[in-house]
Amino acid sequence: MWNFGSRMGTLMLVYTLFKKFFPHHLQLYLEKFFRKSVSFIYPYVEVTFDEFSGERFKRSEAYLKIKTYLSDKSSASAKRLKANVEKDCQSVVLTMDYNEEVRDEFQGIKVWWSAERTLPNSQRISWYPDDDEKRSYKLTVHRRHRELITQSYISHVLKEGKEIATKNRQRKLYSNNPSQDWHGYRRSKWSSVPFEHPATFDTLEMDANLKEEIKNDLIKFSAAKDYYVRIGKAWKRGYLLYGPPGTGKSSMIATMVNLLDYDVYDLELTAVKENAELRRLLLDTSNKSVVVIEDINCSLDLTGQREKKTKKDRKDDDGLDPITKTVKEYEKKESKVTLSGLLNCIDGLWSSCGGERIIIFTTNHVEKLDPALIRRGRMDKHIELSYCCFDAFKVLANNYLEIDSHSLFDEIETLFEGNQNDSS
Ligand SMILES: Nc1ncnc2c1ncn2[C@@H]1O[C@H](COP(=O)(O)OP(=O)(O)OP(=O)(O)O)[C@@H](O)[C@H]1O
Ligand SMILES: [Mg+2]
Repeated sequence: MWNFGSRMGTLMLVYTLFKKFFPHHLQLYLEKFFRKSVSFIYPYVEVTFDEFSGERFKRSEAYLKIKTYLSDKSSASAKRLKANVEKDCQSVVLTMDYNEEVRDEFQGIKVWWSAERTLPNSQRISWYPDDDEKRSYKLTVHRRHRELITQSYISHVLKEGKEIATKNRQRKLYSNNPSQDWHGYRRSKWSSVPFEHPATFDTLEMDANLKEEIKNDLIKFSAAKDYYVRIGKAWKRGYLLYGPPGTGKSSMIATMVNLLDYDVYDLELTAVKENAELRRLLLDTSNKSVVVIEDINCSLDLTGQREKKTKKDRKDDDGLDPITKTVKEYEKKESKVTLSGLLNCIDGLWSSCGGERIIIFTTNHVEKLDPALIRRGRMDKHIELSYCCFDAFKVLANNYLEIDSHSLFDEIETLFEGNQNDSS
């Protein structure tokens, strides 16, 4: 026993000396040699799927699909599991814990999956240690099956993962967090709640032809992947909903979302500090989603006034001492998202990352918007929602009060007619 301990101690000492005194290139050479010898004896191939791709810009879709696939497999075989309660506490999703291994079989071949995490080497103390770790799934398989695994098994896992995710999916409503919170737990840029708005095209009252047109447009869009590929355009569609307050713009969004069964991202532009942040937020949205910017004319000064205002402010601040100036500047830290930044995110090169997205703007004052923002092609469909007519009123009365007729209906009809004559 003592003999073993002393040998280990000597080995550690040799290793430390080796690290300290051997030239770096010699170390690299020896490490390479070591790895080669191990791979000669070790007959397995390992494939790693990282959680984040592209400098942490975007969470990898493959990682999420593998996670879903494995949660299905691991609930039966893994011993240490993590539980996630979903769908209004109705279902529990189990995922394998770190360093836990799950075995799977594909066409008679055995493969092993493990969930891994790597903590950074740095010595700094982090408030959010979970944010710094890198997560991944590792697939291990005998090297004689390498071809079959890379060609068929991985696509099988991704396909199954997608199907399971679609089956268990609960639609969500996301809202953007201010950027100072992005460094918090898992750097989430969006917070979400289950989306359960009951609006449908049956409960929304509007011109029947227009309703049908919008419905068909949405259905056509969601099935038009090949069309968008063929014409070389990003799979996106823009809607502009405009009209006086309370005329059903938000209800229309909920109706569209319910029809398509997409997630909703309610983007509060005033909380976005600059164009780069906006880009990162939009990159962090999932496919099959609707990005909504409500009251776009109030969210941002997109009419070119910003520059003038800033110049005036700068003039006012010139006479102040440096400390007051810094405090004032910090307090004033308003959104610097520009019109061109917004346009670039909607249909610039960045917009082609991901697909099947709908962007909806709403406004009460369409005339105040910059024409570049709402030109056809960018906002493909402009829909005006206006005050209702008597027929629409009857449908609403039926929806809300469940009545087909009432003694006051005649009087109300006269009032509606009078109102229409006044406005024409
Ligand atoms: N066309 C409509 N059909 C059915 N309900 C409607 C319609 N228009 C408005 N409503 C009802 O009126 C209320 C206000 O509608 P909503 O919030 O959608 O209006 P809005 O246009 O988004 O208003 P704002 O411009 O103030 O945001 C909702 O409760 C909605 O159900
Ligand atoms: Mg609204």
